[in-house]
Amino acid sequence: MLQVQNLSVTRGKPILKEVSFDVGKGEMLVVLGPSGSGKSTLLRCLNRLDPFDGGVVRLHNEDVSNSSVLALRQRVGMVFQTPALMPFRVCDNIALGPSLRREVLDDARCESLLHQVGLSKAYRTRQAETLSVGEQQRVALAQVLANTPEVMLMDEPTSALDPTAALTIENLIKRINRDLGIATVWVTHDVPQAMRFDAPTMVLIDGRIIAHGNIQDLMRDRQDERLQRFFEGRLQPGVDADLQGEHPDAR
Ligand SMILES: Nc1ncnc2c1ncn2[C@@H]1O[C@H](COP(=O)(O)OP(=O)(O)OP(=O)(O)O)[C@@H](O)[C@H]1O
Repeated sequence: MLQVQNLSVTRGKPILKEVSFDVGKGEMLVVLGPSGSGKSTLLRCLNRLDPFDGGVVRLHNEDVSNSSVLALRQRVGMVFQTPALMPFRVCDNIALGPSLRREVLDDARCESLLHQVGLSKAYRTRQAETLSVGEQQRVALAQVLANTPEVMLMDEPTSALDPTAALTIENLIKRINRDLGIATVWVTHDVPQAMRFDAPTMVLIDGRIIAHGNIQDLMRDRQDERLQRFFEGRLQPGVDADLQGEHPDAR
């Protein structure tokens, strides 16, 4: 469904280097990497929030560069590290996407979306700014689901939440991914979280995929020194790339 081939991004220096992967319908891919490794940039390229310099992103074999940004963002939704809701009622926030297509989101559909993200219908008329961050993140997810997306991009959506709220969102995403068959790319720097997903995992370090597979297998792989240092919390991004002669500035 989502195919990424040789995606490269340069912002004065290389940020992403020939990143390639596929995510099928209903599949989940975890992108794991340290801070600054290019995870957010990667996600932002997938729905054209950021431009890329090389490579191609295809959705159902169509080059996303050829589709309108509005249509693409309906099909490829994104949830960010911190929810960015408007100071409106919850229902008005959830209705924003459909309203861009001149569609009306009725109360029943809004309540059904709230139910999908584990919020009661009483939340429909709450002011978004009065919600907890965890509740706001659920509303942000309902906002994405209101567009009936084919792909969900999750950019560390639990990083602003306490451990209990984070686990709740993780479980919610697992259920939505499974029940609605929405292809999901979940970005994280958190190894235990990646392990909890038990999904195919791609490790991104200094803009390059250095490993892709089952996380338990990757953790057992003693061949790649940078991978081991990352799993042991000893990796220094940039510095380690320099040592490998791979740092962008060393090229
Ligand atoms: N517009 C830009 N101009 C210059 N450098 C940029 C730009 N956007 C991102 N970068 C750099 O690209 C690298 C990757 O950034 P990115 O935000 O994608 O990493 P990340 O893995 O998501 O990090 P974090 O987990 O800390 O959010 C960083 O070194 C960042 O400073």
